[in-house]
Amino acid sequence: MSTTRDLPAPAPAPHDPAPHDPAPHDPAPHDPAPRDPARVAVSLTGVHKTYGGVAPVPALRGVDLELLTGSVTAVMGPSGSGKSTLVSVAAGLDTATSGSVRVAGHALDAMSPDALTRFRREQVGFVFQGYNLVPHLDVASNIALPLVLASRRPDAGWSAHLVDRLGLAGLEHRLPGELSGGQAQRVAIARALVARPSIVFADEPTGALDARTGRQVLHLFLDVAREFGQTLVVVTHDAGVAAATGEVVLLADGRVADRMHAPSDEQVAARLLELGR
Ligand SMILES: Nc1ncnc2c1ncn2[C@@H]1O[C@H](COP(=O)(O)OP(=O)(O)OP(=O)(O)O)[C@@H](O)[C@H]1O
Repeated sequence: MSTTRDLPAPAPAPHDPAPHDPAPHDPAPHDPAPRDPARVAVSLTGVHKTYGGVAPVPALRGVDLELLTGSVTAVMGPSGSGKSTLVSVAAGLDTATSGSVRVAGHALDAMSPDALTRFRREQVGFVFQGYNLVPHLDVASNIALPLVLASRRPDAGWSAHLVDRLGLAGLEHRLPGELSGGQAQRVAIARALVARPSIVFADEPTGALDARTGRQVLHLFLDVAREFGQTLVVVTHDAGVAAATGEVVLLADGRVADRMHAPSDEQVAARLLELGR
């Protein structure tokens, strides 16, 4: 099921129509077939991921997914449906058991471990539920960390803009232990954006925050991503936040069960109920 609703601020980049959406009123003349690879930020083809152990767990069971550059996408689905696994595999933090994963045109499975580490540092940003800030580094140093690790020269103007845009001005010299949860997560967001990665993945980034703060931080995150044309993939359980992304991928049992373009909160919530959230 796909749904369409006018939203006031769609992502600046073109969106990927839902696979079931015939888009009868828009033949997508700018959406050439075959798709222009330069516009595809991440592409998963036939991806399976089975965790080993005494009883193997098939977490992803044939995922095909393409997300365009500049798109802002929510990944939703019932607990255990494979959301975190999908993000880990797409971000190169974990490897697929089979299938192909391409990020910014690069096949992750073809890379050596060292090349993959370098690629992640340069092209991929992460925001996790637990912030993952380095406790003995102040806010400014935490934000600059991806540039330091990639031996890149800090861009003071860009860093200052991020600090300002994320409401962190005045906090630059505080340690993570001196921040509120919402402040800490905004630092983590600035850190994920500072190297201008090809794509940013966020796995339940506000799961550790109270509902109100979490929504504020996530809406700020989405606004900033759109402003910068940043491709963003965010795992969330919040139908309201998902609806604000404009593009929702729904997983069930390790497969893409649906994609919704610009749905309302109610449509997302109803579809999640159907999938057995
Ligand atoms: N390291 C692991 N070893 C074995 N099984 C795992 C591992 N990580 C995840 N799984 C299993 O893989 C499946 C998908 O897990 P995943 O964490 O991707 O789901 P999820 O949709 O993110 O869940 P939630 O919403 O509860 O966080 C689940 O059955 C889970 O138990």
